[in-house]
Amino acid sequence: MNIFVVNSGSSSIKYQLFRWPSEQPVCSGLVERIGQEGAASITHKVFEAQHPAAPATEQRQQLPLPDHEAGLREVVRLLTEGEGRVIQDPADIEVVGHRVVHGGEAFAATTLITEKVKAEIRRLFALAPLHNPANYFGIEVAERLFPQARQVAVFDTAFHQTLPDYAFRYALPEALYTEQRIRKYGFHGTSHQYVAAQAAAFLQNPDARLITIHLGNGCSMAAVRGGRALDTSMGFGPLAGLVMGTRSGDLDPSVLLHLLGPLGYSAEQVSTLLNKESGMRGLTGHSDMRDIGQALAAGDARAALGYALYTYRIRQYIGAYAAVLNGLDAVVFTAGVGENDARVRAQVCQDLDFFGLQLDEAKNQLRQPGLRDVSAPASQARILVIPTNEELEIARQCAALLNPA
Ligand SMILES: Nc1ncnc2c1ncn2[C@@H]1O[C@H](COP(=O)(O)OP(=O)(O)O)[C@@H](O)[C@H]1O
Ligand SMILES: CC(=O)OP(=O)(O)O
Ligand SMILES: [Mg+2]
Repeated sequence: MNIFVVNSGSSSIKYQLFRWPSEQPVCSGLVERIGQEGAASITHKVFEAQHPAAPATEQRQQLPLPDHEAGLREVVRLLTEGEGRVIQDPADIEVVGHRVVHGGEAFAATTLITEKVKAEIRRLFALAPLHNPANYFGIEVAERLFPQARQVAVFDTAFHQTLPDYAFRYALPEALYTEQRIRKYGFHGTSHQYVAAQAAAFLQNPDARLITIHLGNGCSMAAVRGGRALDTSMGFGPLAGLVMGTRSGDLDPSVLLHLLGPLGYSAEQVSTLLNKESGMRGLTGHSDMRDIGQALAAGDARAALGYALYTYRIRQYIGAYAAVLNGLDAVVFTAGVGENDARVRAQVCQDLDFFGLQLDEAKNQLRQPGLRDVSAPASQARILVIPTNEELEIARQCAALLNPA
């Protein structure tokens, strides 16, 4: 079976094609900067069966891509034509797995996409404005490009459905939960689930108490024990918790009232402010951690404050989740920043010996593929760097849905 996984973001599409049941990755790619004139590009990598860890060929091209449909059409062309060709025909793909960020309370598990499921994903646009529309249009385009395939949705929220009520409820009048479903949902669940399973296997402890730290464009943390999420830092939508590329993270609601009242902001302006103009962009002028690292190296004081605030917030949640777990076996860093930014990891882990965490500075600086233990031998809890693979986890969930064991 061929499973094609699509992770549509607000301005990008990540994709991977797997052969099943071998889990062999056939190709993967990234379509970036969709809709930005002159800047859109596609990177397409093809793997060899014998060496699935490193791509045998890599193609990169810049081309005009006005929207997601144009992007996915180009991906289908790369899959079926030219030197990176991996299938004869779009009909060779039997399953398309889609990352869908917000599943609300309706979806606690992976589901086959029907018109009813699509209507629910549309209804949730307002709660995840940067993500659900892109996910939804990705589904519509894939339905047109792969009409024979079964389309499956895997929700970021699903893994967090095990949170106890005292963790997911807000201290608001009950009717806002029972009638309006206002509660914590949590996001990046596919990633937290994947790295938590890898960490538990590495530690040879299925009951490990883990704090998983996903630091990408969006950032979130989860407290996980025995493969179940006990708490997570994002909430009703993907705005709460950690400082992110362009999102504020935790904020006193009085600030919103002040913006909406005396300062005269509209709801839409507040949404744009919190989703697109805040976080590291608001603090430092840059949203990409590589740019902030460069600014810091050049002595930029705003970049230094940005790093301090970003890492301080993570440290606060480590303290909170060590309490939730009543102990700690490992913290796990993952996603673009967590896997690559040694400075962030060092700043997070300094002075956490109270929680049994001690970083090995030299190991932390090494760049190696795969899972890495960067803790000092004396550290009581492990500090792990684990590359996430949301696409593989999505493919596994698709396979489990369609071929239950
Ligand atoms: N070598 C690196 N050093 C520091 N940050 C990096 C590096 N590579 C990628 N990143 C950061 O990772 C982030 C994107 O992570 P990613 O997990 O791809 O996010 P998303 O899936 O939300 O698009 C960006 O802020 C980028 O700057
Ligand atoms: C939910 C979320 O924040 O996703 P991303 O990190 O891909 O923006
Ligand atoms: Mg991501």
